[in-house]
Amino acid sequence: MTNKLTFDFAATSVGDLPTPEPDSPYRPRRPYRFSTLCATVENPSLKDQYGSSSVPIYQTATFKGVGGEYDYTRSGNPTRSHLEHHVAKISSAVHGFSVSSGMAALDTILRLLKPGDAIIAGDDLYGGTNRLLAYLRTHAGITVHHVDTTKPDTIIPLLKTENNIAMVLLESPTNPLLKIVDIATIAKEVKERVPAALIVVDNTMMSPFLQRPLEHGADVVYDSATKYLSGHHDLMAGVITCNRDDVAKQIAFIINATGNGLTPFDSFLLLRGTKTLALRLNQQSSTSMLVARYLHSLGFPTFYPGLPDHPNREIHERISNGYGAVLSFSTGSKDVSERVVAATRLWSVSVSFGCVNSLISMPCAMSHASIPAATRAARGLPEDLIRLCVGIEDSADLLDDLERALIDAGAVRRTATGLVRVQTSIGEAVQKLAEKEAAKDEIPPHEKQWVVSAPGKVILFGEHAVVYGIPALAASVSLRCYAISTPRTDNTLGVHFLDIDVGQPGGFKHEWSLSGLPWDAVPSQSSQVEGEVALNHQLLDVISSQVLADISDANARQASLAFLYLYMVLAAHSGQRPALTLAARATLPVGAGLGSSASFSVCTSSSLLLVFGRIRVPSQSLPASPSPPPASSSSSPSPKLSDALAQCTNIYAFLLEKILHGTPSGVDNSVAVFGGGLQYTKGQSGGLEAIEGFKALRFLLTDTRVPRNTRSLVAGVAERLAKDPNGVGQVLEQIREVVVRARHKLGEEGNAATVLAGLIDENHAHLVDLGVSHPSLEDVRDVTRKYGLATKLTGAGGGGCAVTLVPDDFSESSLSSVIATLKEKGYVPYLTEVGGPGLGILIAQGTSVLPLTPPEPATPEIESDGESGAQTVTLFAQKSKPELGSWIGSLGDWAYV
Ligand SMILES: Nc1ncnc2c1ncn2[C@@H]1O[C@H](COP(=O)(O)OP(=O)(O)OP(=O)(O)O)[C@@H](O)[C@H]1O
Ligand SMILES: C[C@@](O)(CCO)CC(=O)[O-]
Repeated sequence: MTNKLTFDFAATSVGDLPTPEPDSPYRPRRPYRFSTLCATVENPSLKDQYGSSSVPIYQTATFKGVGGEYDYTRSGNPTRSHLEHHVAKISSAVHGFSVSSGMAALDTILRLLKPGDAIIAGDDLYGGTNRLLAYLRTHAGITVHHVDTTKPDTIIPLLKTENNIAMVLLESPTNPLLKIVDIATIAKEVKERVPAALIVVDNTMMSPFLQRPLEHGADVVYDSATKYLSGHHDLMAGVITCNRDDVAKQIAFIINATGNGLTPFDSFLLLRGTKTLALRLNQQSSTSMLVARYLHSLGFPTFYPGLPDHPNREIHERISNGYGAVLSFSTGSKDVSERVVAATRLWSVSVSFGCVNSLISMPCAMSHASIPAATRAARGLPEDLIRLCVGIEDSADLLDDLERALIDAGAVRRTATGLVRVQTSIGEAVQKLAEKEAAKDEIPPHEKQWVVSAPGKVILFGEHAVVYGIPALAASVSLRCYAISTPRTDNTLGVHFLDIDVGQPGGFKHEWSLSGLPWDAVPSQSSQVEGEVALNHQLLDVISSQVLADISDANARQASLAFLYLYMVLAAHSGQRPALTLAARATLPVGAGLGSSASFSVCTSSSLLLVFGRIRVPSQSLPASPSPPPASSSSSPSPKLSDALAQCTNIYAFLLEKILHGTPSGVDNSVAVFGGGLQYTKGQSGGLEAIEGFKALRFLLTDTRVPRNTRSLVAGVAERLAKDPNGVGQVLEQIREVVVRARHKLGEEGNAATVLAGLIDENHAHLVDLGVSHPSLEDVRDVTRKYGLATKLTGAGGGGCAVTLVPDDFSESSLSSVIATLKEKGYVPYLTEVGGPGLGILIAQGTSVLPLTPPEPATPEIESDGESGAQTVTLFAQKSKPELGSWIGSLGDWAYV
């Protein structure tokens, strides 16, 4: 069968197709401009027999005869041919194709690949693109590397290390964050290194009117023509354009073979829509600029390439002719954003964009919902982001409607001097500052010293049951883990775990040469966030057997494994292997049921995410804030870290908890990140709920000092459940009831202590039934019961810690005598405050707190380029436990989640 879909344009120059011959050498005609080309549908090789001024619809499946121009509409149809010729003309292309949707266009293009090929794609992609790429990865043996395509430098290392890059998939501006990708530079760099790789561009956001990537080095361009090309949201279509004859031939083959060519009627509608493309998009773009300026002036972080401070704006201006009609902004709160979207009337709530009517949406809940929440968070897509797709309505009406919605939703309020944005989150302001600082800060994050901290936790109700989906009630405690990561220059990774006793002073220290680590065992998929957050057991085994074989202490081994695993995965993603030492130290007892593993996991993951630039905080001083005492404080006035940063850290901390714990529920790491009091339900979206009631209560924690292991205690319960599903299932349900009643009580005003005490006893009895108590814990219960106090085990049990509720009216003298009795018996009681801050990051180191002369020379094992960095690490190791928290708090300005 002959290919009817490809045109032979050799005889005619595309650009001046409808331009009449110059009538005189002295009055030459210039090629027509874009809107003229758009409005003029001419195809000299397909003249209509009746001279119809509108292209007719050839609504037929077959054509009579043999050897004619057309035989079967799947292979070619005159209405479609007219459309394809027209699209090619306005796209500076030799070949044009039209298919049944934008995704069908991408699918057609991706079929050019073979199993074993790899694609480099962006990390801020349309959800549907992401979904199709994920499908090909699992079903077609295609490797996908998601990188930040706004930085051409992230692509080069992959071109060097991977020998199978067959396609680079770009989109500019990206959707929905409107990030700018330098298509021209990337195309040039890729072509120089891997000439066979195809540069493919999704041009939907711009349309050929505003951007023609074939003019900038792209090989294949596609558009979801459902958007601007058609303009009316009354059809689905995709178009593909290219200049290479070999590629065009394959595309024509695929379209014919799969039968996804556009129907005659839709081809007619699309051709009709295309005629007004320039007119519509001109109007839409100019209103978009007004809307973007309006939102920006109110102080909302607004993403639109037309705004003066939009990153890479000059690149956009080099490769395109306008800024388009999609913009996004964030209110700082998901709730507020939801209210804004619900309150608009002229802006319709709808997915998609590009039609004559204005649309509003929340990408995380709509167009990008198919991207897992974890991936969205890791890619920095704010859950509160609102996307606006501007139509052709009167701009004053659109602004008026938006303003009303912002006021109704509480995002702005009227004052005597005009509208003022209501600050929903100072975290967002800090994040904005961070981004600005990071952009102008010439010290890369891996060359900086990072100091972080995270709290331990007490589970008041629901431990163990929480692993099976039952809610647990937990709160942060004032005991914390602290970590300092210090850059070094000797191609070595070091750890210094000061609390892990391996029989030598100063805890456990170890170093590994970076070049000696088993890099071959890191799968290339780990350069994708999905790959990173799924635990790779093979990599764990290789690290354990090849790198950690000489470490016999189990605690040291597990902690080192967690650290090395995350380091290697993040290094694989970034293509960098920065040398550093991580020092960790806690005021928490390790392995006693107070979430030491989770606070260590949060400290380790946040340190490494900071080093690799995956999370960012302001690097210079922020507005002065009194340093919050990190050892305790429930009302810290310090700046807040953003929700996106917290979520991203929590995802990776959970991964490390899996390494340390086996099958954690996620409650411990969530408390360590978010702090405060929480109700946590595993695996549920929205399974994290803040509880205020905790803060009013006082607790006594008692470390029995009986060593135990969370991993084996959790495994023990799983075994019991497998053996006796009904009996153990019933106990779990009884725990659920206790949790529900306790949650109710914690939410109430007034004296809840008596009811809670009863529930504490009840919950402990159920934990005894699960087999996780210990004689030492029963002994602590006996001591406290004599004083009328209720106690239960907390955490995994089997020894470790007990928690005792101390009512407000409990006398100080009785409390002193309970504490004395417990101490006499060899236990370690801690009176703790609950509900303090979660993850903290030192954002600006002060100098005054560092002594002019360090008491000792810097420890040789912990190297640092900066002198003060080495001093900090030395003092970190030397401070006594009681002074550690306040000393570290005084190092400078801290920001907390
Ligand atoms: N300060 C620390 N430094 C290094 N590693 C630590 C530190 N704290 C905890 N860990 C790691 O966490 C492990 C202890 O985890 P485990 O889950 O048994 O105790 P826990 O978290 O205190 O108890 P629970 O999970 O019941 O609250 C240690 O073996 C060690 O690998
Ligand atoms: C025993 C357990 O419920 C609490 C450990 O602190 C395990 C978990 O939830 O991960």
